[in-house]
Amino acid sequence: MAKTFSTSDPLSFPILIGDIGGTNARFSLLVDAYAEPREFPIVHTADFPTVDAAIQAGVMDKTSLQPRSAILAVAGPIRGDEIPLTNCDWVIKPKDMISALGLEDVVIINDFEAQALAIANMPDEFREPIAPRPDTMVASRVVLGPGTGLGVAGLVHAEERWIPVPGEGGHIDVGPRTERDYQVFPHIKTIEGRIAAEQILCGRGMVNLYNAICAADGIEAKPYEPKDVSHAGLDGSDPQAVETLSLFSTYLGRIAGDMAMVFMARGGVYLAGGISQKILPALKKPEFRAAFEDKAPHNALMQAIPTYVVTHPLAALAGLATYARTPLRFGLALDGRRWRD
Ligand SMILES: Nc1ncnc2c1ncn2[C@@H]1O[C@H](COP(=O)(O)OP(=O)(O)OP(=O)(O)O)[C@@H](O)[C@H]1O
Repeated sequence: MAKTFSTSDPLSFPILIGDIGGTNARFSLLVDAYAEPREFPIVHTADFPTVDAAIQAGVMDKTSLQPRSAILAVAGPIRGDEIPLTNCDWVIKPKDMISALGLEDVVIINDFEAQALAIANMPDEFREPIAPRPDTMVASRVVLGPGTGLGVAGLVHAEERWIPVPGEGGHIDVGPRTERDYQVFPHIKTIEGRIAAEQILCGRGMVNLYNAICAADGIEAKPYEPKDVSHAGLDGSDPQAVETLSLFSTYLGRIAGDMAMVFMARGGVYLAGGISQKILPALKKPEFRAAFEDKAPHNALMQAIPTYVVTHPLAALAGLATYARTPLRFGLALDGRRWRD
């Protein structure tokens, strides 16, 4: 099993940084605490049998620098010495990685924890405000990311440190509220009888929502992929797709508001994931923010909370780099998630 180490025991440079998703893996190398990370081309996970092979070909063969440690963010639960990935055949085995790649130290964290690390310090150029609000408060934050699934994490600010709180917030129940919701919700595909947020607020969920709207209107749904729904919704060519983006924005706003209340996220709510950037014009319409603020008796509290879409192309890597450079700014529990030679 992985031994217990604390955050106060920093990783040694050079540090290999990786964000490993179901489809793509992105890597960079941090030479020291001051240099900008050196980025490497995106690797398609399907092109390599193992993560070690991908790192060897995608990073090690392209540099003469030998990393001493690695911090990787992965989609999936981190338990034990073998970490299977969601939506990908790779199984990460940190002990094997240490011997195969000549590393001394490997840390594995959750992908949304990395997104949470990223929003601790997101420059204006990498975040697009939705309904701008003054951003003067150093306070807890939340990140939600509709992509292949719906990732959610809090970033609690306590004792002058940032503490990422990953969880399964994408699986909370959602229910109908307006008259239109009551028409559409009976047609939304359930999971074991439940409408979890991820049944609506992700790529597959966007298609579920579109299909439900078509069923409610008594028309045949087109065989859309998620991107087809958002394209037809944004260009206005399909009325049901237009409504899909409107309701998607409303439901995302409701859940973002709920998460902001849970974490008392006066420091802001950030929308990450592949979809938020792609539907930015829809999120800037009134629905998202109206639903976000519509939280009686706390409307005034909600109105003051800034909301952003993260536009950084490699936000998780940026978050990992920030942590690797300045670990003492963060309270990241590494028990069972750090392995050493
Ligand atoms: N223009 C679009 N509109 C809506 N959904 C889209 C669009 N383009 C891609 N998607 C959907 O977004 C999801 C992929 O999301 P994302 O890019 O965040 O991937 P991911 O979960 O981070 O995985 P990975 O890290 O492996 O790329 C898929 O369900 C895809 O169908």
